[in-house]
Order: sequence, then C-alpha cells, then structure tokens
Amino acid sequence: MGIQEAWVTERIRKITPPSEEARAEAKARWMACAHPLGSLGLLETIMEDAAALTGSAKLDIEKKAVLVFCADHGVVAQGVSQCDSSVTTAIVRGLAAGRTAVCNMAERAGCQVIPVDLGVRDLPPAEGVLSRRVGNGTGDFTLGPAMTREQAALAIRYGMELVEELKNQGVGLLATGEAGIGNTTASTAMACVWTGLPPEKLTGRGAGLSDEGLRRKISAVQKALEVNGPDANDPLDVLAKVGGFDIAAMCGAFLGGALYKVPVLADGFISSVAALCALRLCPAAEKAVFASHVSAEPAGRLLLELLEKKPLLSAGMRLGEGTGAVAVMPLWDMAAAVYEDSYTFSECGIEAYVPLGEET
Ligand SMILES: Cc1cc2ncn([C@H]3O[C@H](COP(=O)(O)O)[C@@H](O)[C@H]3O)c2cc1C
Ligand SMILES: O=C(O)c1cccnc1
Repeated sequence: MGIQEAWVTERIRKITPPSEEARAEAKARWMACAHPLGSLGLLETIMEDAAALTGSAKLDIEKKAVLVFCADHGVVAQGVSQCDSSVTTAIVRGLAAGRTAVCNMAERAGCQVIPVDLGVRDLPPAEGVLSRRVGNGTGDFTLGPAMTREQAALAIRYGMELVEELKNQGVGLLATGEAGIGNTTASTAMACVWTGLPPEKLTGRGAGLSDEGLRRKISAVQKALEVNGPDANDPLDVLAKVGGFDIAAMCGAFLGGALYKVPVLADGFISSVAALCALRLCPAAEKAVFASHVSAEPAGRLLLELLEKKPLLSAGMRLGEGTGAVAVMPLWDMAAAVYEDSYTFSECGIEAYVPLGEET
C-alpha cells in the first residue's frame, strides 16, 4: 500500500459511530418545543442527525463554508462536454473573483466560498484559490486510468485535511461544490460501476449537450468501463480509474466531516457520487453526509436513494459549484432558530399534547 493510501486508511479507522445519546437529547428538545410534534419534518431530523454526528445537542452552525473543488478531466478530449477544459479555468477565476452563481448564493446564505485547485490544467497559482494540486488534469480514461491510486488517495487526503482546517477555524456547516468541465462523465462512469446500470440509463447532458454529444458521452463511459475494468469492491480503484481529482477531494471532505464531526452537505449528482464513494470506503461516514437537493441529472434521485438520504429541496437544479448545497443553508438556519429559541410547552402553558396518529 502506498503512503497516501496508508494515511487515508489510518484516518478512516478512527471514524466512530454517531452518538445516540446526543440524538436522543436533540429529539427531547423537539418534543419540548411548542409545536405539533414532528411538524417541521426534515428540519427536525437534520438537527437530530447533526447532534448525533457532533456528539452534542448544542449545535453551532453560524460559520459556514463551501469548498469548491476544481480540476480538469482528460476525457473532455472525447467531446463529452459542450465546452473545453479552458472553461474550468474561467470558472475558477470567477470563483476567486466572487462572481459565479455559487458566490452570489453564498453571500446571501452567509457562507464563505473556498475554491480549491486540485489540478486545473495549466493553472498558475491564483489569488483567492487554495492550491492542492494532485496533477495537471487527469488522463483520458477512455484510453487508460484517469490517475494513479496514490493520486486518488492524495486528493482524498487534501479533502480531509481541509475539513480539519475549517473545523479549527470554527466552521460548523460545510457544503461540497465542484467545478471541472467533464466531471459529469467521470461521475456517470463511477455511478455505473456501483449501480450496475448501463451508461444509457445514467448518462445525462451535464452542463448541456446535443443529442450527438450525448451519444458520444454514453460511448465514452462505456469505453472507460471496458478499458479499465474498475473493481466495484475497491472504491479507490474506481476513483483512480474513472474518477477525477475534484471527485476524490470531495469524497475526502465527507470522510473528513465524519472524522472531525462537521456536517457536510452534498450538492447534486457529482457530489452524491463522491459521497457514495466515501461510504464505500467507510460506511460509518454516512453520519456526516447531509442531502440538499435532487439534481435534475438522470441519476440524481437514484443516488440519493442509494445514500439513503432525503433531500430538503427538489428544485430542478443542475448547476454544480455547490449551489444546491448552499441553497439549503437558510433552511438549516431556520431549523436551528426554532430548535434553539422556540418557547416550550411548559413555558406557554400547554399541558396536554397528543402526538399525531396517537389519538385514542
Ligand atoms: C459556464 C459554466 C459554469 C459552470 N459551473 C458549474 N458547472 C458545472 O458543469 C460542469 C460539468 O458539466 P460537464 O460534465 O457537462 O462538463 C462542472 O464544471 C460543473 O460544476 C459549469 C459549467 C459551465 C459551462
Ligand atoms: O448535479 C450536478 O452535480 C451537476 C449537473 C450538471 C452539471 N454540473 C453539476
């Protein structure tokens, strides 16, 4: 086993199960809160799950950040995206300048945007972009593996370390985002491996693609699977052969959330594939993964089902950059506001309370 893989493996072993005690305490808080029991639905569940993750019913989600993992994908040479890799650089510059969609949304949500360069092709050090380069873009995986196993592990490590750093800075709620032209092709290939479904069923138009482009994308995914033969039982093999640096770092962010006890919001399709990869590496990491919305990509809902996560939003979004994850942050704030401040049954003098469905 290589150095980076050993590093990741050792950290993963330290991930503990969620605290059922803290979850019960959070549930008791909702029970005392003067409202029809369970009536805030998932807004109640997320507070309970976050308590179970952090080990405390007292939650602090004031400070928020979205990590936008950026990287290029060699498979773009196969005409699988409507644009070429130079657009990734343009998006990264937009992120650093605070001008892309996620930046506008994050400003409203009181969330810091952190662009991270994992391997954007020929990108020199750029102000406002954290450099965690693993390579100069991945290889074209229709011809051979996207990266080495050690590169995949290093990208995971970077994702985990960033969560630790942000936790130390007081961040209590994290969102995952990505920018990388071609990354929906990599995500589709990974999803095919773990669902066993054929590329025609799971391949979508990504950022936008003609019918002909979609056909090219389906055959590129098919070819990638045939050429590389990724082993479904070895998540690092799948990541290295048909994944991407951005997806690997995102996977690391979920694992980091589980290790350092920070809730991590998944975004759309790409992010859900990364979360699935994290769970395949370490099932206990499930406790750190929080769904946000249902991506409009064909496999969006299916992946959430595989993750067994319920989305707060179904808004037909398919933008990436972490936009869907950031979109639910105000809902988290609202849930926390009621959870923390609502008057209790005893405070308002309501004595009898009959939970729904339990009337005699
Ligand atoms: C201008 C622009 C901004 C974006 N921001 C996010 N994406 C999204 O689209 C890309 C994936 O789609 P595909 O696999 O089809 O290339 C990723 O960068 C993703 O974040 C963008 C795409 C474009 C074109
Ligand atoms: O759902 C996603 O994550 C997605 C879909 C299309 C383009 N970028 C991201």
